[in-house]
Amino acid sequence: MSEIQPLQVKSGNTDVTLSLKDDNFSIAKYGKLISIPSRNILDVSLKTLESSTSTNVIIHALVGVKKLCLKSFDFVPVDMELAASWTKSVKNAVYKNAKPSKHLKIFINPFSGTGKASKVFDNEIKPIFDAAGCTYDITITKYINNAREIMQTIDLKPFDVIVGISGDGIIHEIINGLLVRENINDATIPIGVIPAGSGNALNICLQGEAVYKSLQHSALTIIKGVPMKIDMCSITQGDKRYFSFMSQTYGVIADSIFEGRRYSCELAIKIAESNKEIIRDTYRKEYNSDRNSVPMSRDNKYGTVNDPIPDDWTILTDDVSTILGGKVPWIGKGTIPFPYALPNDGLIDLVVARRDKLSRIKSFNFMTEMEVGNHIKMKEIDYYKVEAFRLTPKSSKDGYISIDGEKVDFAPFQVEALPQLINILSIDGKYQYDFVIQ
Ligand SMILES: Nc1ncnc2c1ncn2[C@@H]1O[C@H](COP(=O)(O)OP(=O)(O)OP(=O)(O)O)[C@@H](O)[C@H]1O
Repeated sequence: MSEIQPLQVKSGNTDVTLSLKDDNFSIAKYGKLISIPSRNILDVSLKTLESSTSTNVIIHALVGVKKLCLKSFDFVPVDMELAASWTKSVKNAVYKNAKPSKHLKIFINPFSGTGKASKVFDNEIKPIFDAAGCTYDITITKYINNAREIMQTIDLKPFDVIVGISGDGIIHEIINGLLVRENINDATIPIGVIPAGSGNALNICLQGEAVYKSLQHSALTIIKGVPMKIDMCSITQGDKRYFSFMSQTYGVIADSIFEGRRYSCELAIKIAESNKEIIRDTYRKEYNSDRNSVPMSRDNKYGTVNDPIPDDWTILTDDVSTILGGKVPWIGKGTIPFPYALPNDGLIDLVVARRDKLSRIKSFNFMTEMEVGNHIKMKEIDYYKVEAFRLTPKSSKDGYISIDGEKVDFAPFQVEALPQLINILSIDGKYQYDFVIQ
């Protein structure tokens, strides 16, 4: 791409130079330089302000490092014609990987988190979307599964992104609505996440723990992010079938420590062929999703929980304190059960804490180590990469199974990874693994 020449403008009587070079936008006013990554520029345009009769160069940007703030700048162009073509070129360049002025379908869950999702939108997100020229159609969800129902039938053509201003529950609903649509290709519409729930695990994975609370970073990800393919976990339980994007848990660690509860179960797993080699740090670093594009299919390769367990599966029958399956590194703040989880390697990460190996004291260690992902180094913990697993509780007593953080029936269930079915907007096409395994 040819270099864009700097533009001379004025701020009052002061000369100012605006330039874009090496993905960096700068505003230079003698001696003073404001430097902004081009990704954080939301709009560059030539507009006539209501407060004046002159046509100005207007720039809206998110400025700052850890904390981003919405800032607007306006300047008087020296040469109007030059300014017109310059603003066009700069706008194209700062939106080089993303469509400008997206039209968004937004779901706001009024009951997620502390019930402030609508305020989050009005006060923090709307001004940023408006500055970027985004338009939107908003649904305030009225009941559980409202978002899921809408996503099953809504005409997707007008929309560029489906946005959840909520916790992980609404994202789960959006995904499950999309994946039962007649045309499987509809499910590729990108999904954006604004955290307004209690856990917001997906948002932590997308932003990293360092900035996971920044609503501005999340808004920027929707405006400038790139779609990242993610695998789904197809779940069958009884005659039900649905999809999970995050986690499946059986047994509660706290239960096993404080109440001494035992969870007796049969766990059948289809271990990934490469399992032996992949449990190391380089697995995550070397994985390149572009290399591994697969055709979309929502069919189960391994049938359902009601079929016999396939011959080539490994069966582990044991007393366990906890079994955690998942596709995302974090399942909440300070909880990293799956440090090697990848969005689209076609595999489910599985952590098994066996009761016979794990004393009460070790259970405490397990919880503490999991805060930073170090539990996988404990010899009492087994960490697998699997294509599928089936869990059959042996006790009829009510225990605890949760899918994507929501409690489900205490009954056998089977999970298998279906590769690359959904697109999530991410800032650079991957989860932000801002932790180090010690
Ligand atoms: N209007 C509503 N009334 C009651 N429940 C709703 C409504 N809209 C959505 N829900 C349900 O609320 C549940 C929780 O929503 P959500 O996950 O967004 O928030 P959260 O539980 O606070 O966050 P997280 O899942 O990140 O911890 C979901 O299961 C969703 O189906």
